[in-house]
Amino acid sequence: MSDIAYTNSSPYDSGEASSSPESALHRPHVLIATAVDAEREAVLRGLGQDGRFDVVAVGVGPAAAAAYTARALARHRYGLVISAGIGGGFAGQAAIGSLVIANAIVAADLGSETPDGFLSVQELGFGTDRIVPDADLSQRWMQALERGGLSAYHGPILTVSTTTGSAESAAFLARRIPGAAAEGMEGFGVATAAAAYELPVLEIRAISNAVGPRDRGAWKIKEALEALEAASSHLLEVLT
Ligand SMILES: O=C(O)c1cccc(C(=O)CC[C@H]2O[C@@H](n3cnc4c(=O)[nH]cnc43)[C@H](O)[C@@H]2O)c1
Repeated sequence: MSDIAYTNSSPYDSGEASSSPESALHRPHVLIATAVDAEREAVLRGLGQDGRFDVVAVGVGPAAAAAYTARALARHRYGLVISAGIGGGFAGQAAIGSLVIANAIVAADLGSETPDGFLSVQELGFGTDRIVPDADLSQRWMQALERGGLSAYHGPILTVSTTTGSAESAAFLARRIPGAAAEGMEGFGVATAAAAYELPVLEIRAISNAVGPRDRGAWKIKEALEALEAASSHLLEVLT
């Protein structure tokens, strides 16, 4: 993980972070959190020169993502937070090279295994296992991607601490979370930090591999990063 790196200086540099839930359109500074630098660079290539976006590599996994997103949110005022990166696609939902925009950001492995099966943190009574992204902005991004001829799906994106590595685990997740479209490792952490600041959140995954038996050599990272770059180039249409 790189340290936080900004594309520009924020007009709110000298201000304190705010927790007031203003509209992203009235206060359009946007924080985009990727896991690693290669994803950050793809997003920056897509955005071009636009001073409204800060793009930060926050590390791999939900804990690092939550901590470093919260650190960025404490330093500047933002109107919108986006979790962006490559991810796994569920069979029959999202093909390699396509894009998924979340309609739910789900902490898929946060809970307890029991002799009778998995209980989510929600079922255990300890909080929520899902955060709902901003529906209007998600829809506008979907429409912009479709106008741009990109293959995009709107569905639940799962956050896991351990990447799914077998057909059985993939099938179990797909059964437990109907419509599960993609899997990543940061979305719920980024979204939890955004929620702490009462900010709207979005998540996008560019599909590099199928969720299932691990075959790292087969990951199409270049194609996924190109799709992430293309998706990022349509963000300006979403905010205006
Ligand atoms: O090796 C590279 O060049 C490279 C470039 C960009 C990204 C990577 C990563 O390994 C990113 C790790 C990141 O990817 C997400 N991810 C991707 N596939 C899955 C999956 O099947 N299940 C869960 N997460 C996945 C995840 O968010 C990782 O943080 C390498």
